[in-house]
Amino acid sequence: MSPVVVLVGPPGSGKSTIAALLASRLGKTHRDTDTDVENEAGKPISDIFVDSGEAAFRSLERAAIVAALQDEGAVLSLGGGAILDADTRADLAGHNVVFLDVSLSEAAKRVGLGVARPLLLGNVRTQLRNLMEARRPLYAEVAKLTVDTDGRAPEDLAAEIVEHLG
Ligand SMILES: Nc1ncnc2c1ncn2[C@@H]1O[C@H](COP(=O)(O)OP(=O)(O)OP(=O)(O)O)[C@@H](O)[C@H]1O
Ligand SMILES: O=C(O)C1=C[C@@H](O)[C@@H](O)[C@H](O)C1
Ligand SMILES: [Mg+2]
Repeated sequence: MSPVVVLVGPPGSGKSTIAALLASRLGKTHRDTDTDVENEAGKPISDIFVDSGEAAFRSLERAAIVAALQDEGAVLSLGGGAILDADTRADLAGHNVVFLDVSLSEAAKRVGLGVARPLLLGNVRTQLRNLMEARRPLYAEVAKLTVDTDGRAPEDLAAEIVEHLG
């Protein structure tokens, strides 16, 4: 009926990393909607953006989220922009959502340079800053718990979230 926990946050906040650790600690499966979209499309997210554009990606992402929110017992990590969709925000209301927060400087260090995150191409730091400023209220709106990840090891963060889940 419902994932055990759903992780949201900006690129580089550690959603995929922490979700994998949580799944292994809790003996659950890890599901990541970015991976689901890539499997459905048969290509990496960067290629979906280049071939079909962001709107096409968002539509695949929305479908992946609707399916994943039915996945009982999974630990679910969402793409960084999942919360831009008002229907997704409404759907998340009944779920155990954790916002992994991170500062601009630490997120920029973690994501580095590369084509895997198409929305950050160009000036990574500027793109990331704009995106984080615009989205912070939306992450906070859907979250039951906010965890600051700066300077903290993934294992330590996973332990705190397990404690919160009781
Ligand atoms: N708490 C942490 N401390 C240091 N490095 C971290 C931490 N969490 C994640 N990382 C590193 O930051 C990078 C990004 O992590 P990850 O891919 O899990 O982020 P994400 O939130 O899933 O990003 P995206 O939205 O792009 O999918 C990885 O190299 C990961 O090893
Ligand atoms: O922040 C975003 O909008 C994105 C983050 C990634 O997880 C991917 O979902 C995609 O690259 C878009
Ligand atoms: Mg991820």
